[in-house]
Amino acid sequence: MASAHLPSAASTVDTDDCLVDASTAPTTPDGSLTFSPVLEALKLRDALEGATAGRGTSIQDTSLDGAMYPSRCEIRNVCCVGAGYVGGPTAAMIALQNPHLRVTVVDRDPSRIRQWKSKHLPIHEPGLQHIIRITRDGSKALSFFNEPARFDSFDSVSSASSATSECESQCGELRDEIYISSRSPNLFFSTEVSKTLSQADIVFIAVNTPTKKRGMGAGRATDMTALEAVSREIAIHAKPGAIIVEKSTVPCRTAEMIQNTFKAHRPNINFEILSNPEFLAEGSAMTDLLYPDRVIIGCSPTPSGHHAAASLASIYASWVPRPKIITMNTWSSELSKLAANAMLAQRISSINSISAICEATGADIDEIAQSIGLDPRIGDKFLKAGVGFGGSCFKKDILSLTYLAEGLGLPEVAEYWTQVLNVNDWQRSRFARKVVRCMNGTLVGKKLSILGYAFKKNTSDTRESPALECIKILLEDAPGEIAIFDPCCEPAKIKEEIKRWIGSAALRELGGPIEVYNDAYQACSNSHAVVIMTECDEFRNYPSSKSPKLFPSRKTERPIVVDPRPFARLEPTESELLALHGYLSPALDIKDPLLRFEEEPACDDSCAMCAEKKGKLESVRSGKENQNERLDWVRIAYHLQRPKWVFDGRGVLDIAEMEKLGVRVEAIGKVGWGGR
Ligand SMILES: NC(=O)C1=CN([C@@H]2O[C@H](COP(=O)(O)OP(=O)(O)OC[C@H]3O[C@@H](n4cnc5c(N)ncnc54)[C@H](O)[C@@H]3O)[C@@H](O)[C@H]2O)C=CC1
Ligand SMILES: O=C(O)[C@H]1O[C@H](OP(=O)(O)OP(=O)(O)OC[C@H]2O[C@@H](n3ccc(=O)[nH]c3=O)[C@H](O)[C@@H]2O)[C@H](O)[C@@H](O)[C@@H]1O
Repeated sequence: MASAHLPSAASTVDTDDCLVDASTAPTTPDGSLTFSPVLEALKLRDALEGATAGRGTSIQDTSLDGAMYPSRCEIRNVCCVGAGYVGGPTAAMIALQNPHLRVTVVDRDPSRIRQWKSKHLPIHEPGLQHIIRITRDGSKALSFFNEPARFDSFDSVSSASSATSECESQCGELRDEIYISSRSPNLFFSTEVSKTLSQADIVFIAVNTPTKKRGMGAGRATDMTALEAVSREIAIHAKPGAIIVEKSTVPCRTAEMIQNTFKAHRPNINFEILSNPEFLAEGSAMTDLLYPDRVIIGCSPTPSGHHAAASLASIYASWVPRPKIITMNTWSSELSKLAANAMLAQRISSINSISAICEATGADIDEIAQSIGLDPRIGDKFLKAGVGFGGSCFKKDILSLTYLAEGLGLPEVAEYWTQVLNVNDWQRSRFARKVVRCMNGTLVGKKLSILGYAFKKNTSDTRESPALECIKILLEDAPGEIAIFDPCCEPAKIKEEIKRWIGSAALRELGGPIEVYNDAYQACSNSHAVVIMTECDEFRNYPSSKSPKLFPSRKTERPIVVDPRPFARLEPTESELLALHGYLSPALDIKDPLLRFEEEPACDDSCAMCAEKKGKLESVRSGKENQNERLDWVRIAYHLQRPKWVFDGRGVLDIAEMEKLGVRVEAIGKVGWGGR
């Protein structure tokens, strides 16, 4: 076995990690709409009434007990349908942690599959590239000593080998050496949907489930077009006994719809449908997958349902502690996903509603959040006031919940959750209107700079971006220029979005006011007001936890900084190797400190992404662009028009520091500059 010892800090610095991959466009299907959540909701009510009357399926406690339901070992081939933000990262984590499984991600979108197979992944998630390279490309064997590195000298890592031989020869002391064997690729991407389905022992459905755009329930019900189409395809092609897993977020009782589809196509074969909702958040997807708070598995309360759940649990048990893998009835599992997102969004609307009171009274929203967050019954997460939540899921999942509630004859429930969305919209327009008001009620001839276009930091996803909605409101006042900059989004992608949602005429190249920059200083130069729309660490003007490069955690938002060696066993798990990588990579500023990577797939000379990356690298080298670095607010403030305005929609600025630069700051949940 070839052995690769750890390199020294002086090894080549690969800056690729700092570069942003292009994101994928939203994939809301526009096809026919065949699923009626109203009817399904009514059926659900009937079924539940039936259950209480003793006619329906009884709901049992299905807690998973390894002894009762021993893990099945037959699973070899895994198929994941949908190569998006959920399907790609989830499949990659499953493949990493289960080298014995062959995991294939299929998608009907050939360009997305092409990107997954290339070195330009379609989504930007910290840590994703690393895992894809090991699982998709295979990895080399390596060996290293099971000793923590000294903090004062990163050389100790690379000199382990020579130090050891010296030590071994001088004191005869033997050191523990760890050998990691090479891995063959076990993650594949393909457009051959039916063929892959026919070979799979377990199929994850991770297609998009957006809000319906037309027809019955338009603007509220879940559009089941993609999910229904995939269910049909699986029903036709799946091998007998294959386990079907709903990964997508779906209305409660969807598993029944899938089961009915199977019954129509394969009436004589039993297929188990499991619900296994995903709780990852974008920007921290890999950490969330690596250390999930819980894995929920919903199954039917039958022996074969439990058996299927045990099989799925055994895949997760490769890296998730058993107590975190919880089984329940299918409907609870489906509904718990909608409920979780609704509760999270509700917290944001709650704190945002209080922020308006703060602005009017002189109370400070950050102090309030700190104060109430100390109550363990409330907790301190998800209490950051701002311009409101964006993203592809909170809004559509609450709409889905309200639609479900209404269909069940529960208008008060629907109204309660609708209010969470109303407050969110109100907060955003309240902020945009304040910008206009502070600019004396007129934007004519003025330049406004928007910092942050994605729906949150560390992602290039722009779905339901609060920035877009804010820009629409500002445009009504005919500004001279709206200059946009986002550290994670490609300008071309933002322009596409503007064309799609506002119209091409709004772009500067066609005579409109909107221009997108790849440099924050150019975007802010000569501006009348800077408007911060995402909580990017780059925009902060005070020290906070350093922006994590790899595996930021939902709990601590800090990179893993502790050397996990010595490992308890000389066969570390992939999670332990990830922890070692997470420690070494930022410390040494090397992308592959363990020397595991095989060659990446090559692109041809005409690859536009390579050209773009090369251009970026050159600008980084020439100092024109410093990705992931804090903005120099002194420089920005110097070049602002007077009076110098900054509107902080995400609470990332220390206002007193900004005021020292002669800037007037308006922030969410703080008293305005005139009142300070
Ligand atoms: N984005 C997120 O952070 C999270 C999303 N979810 C849920 O996961 C599901 C997927 O979401 P995303 O990954 O964000 O969506 P996405 O839009 O990024 O990816 C969905 C993929 O499914 C593919 N697809 C659609 N119909 C298909 C078909 N008939 N055959 C093959 N492929 C097909 C699309 O081409 C697309 O690549 C949704 O239900 C969402 O609510 C759950 C947790 C987190
Ligand atoms: O179902 C989903 O799609 C996912 O939705 C959210 O994840 P995500 O939308 O990726 O991102 P969040 O971190 O939840 O942020 C959502 C929005 O709320 C905003 N936010 C978040 C937290 C906060 O305190 N304040 C606040 O305004 C963010 O800026 C962002 O616009 C949930 O956090 C995930 O658990 C869930 O799996």
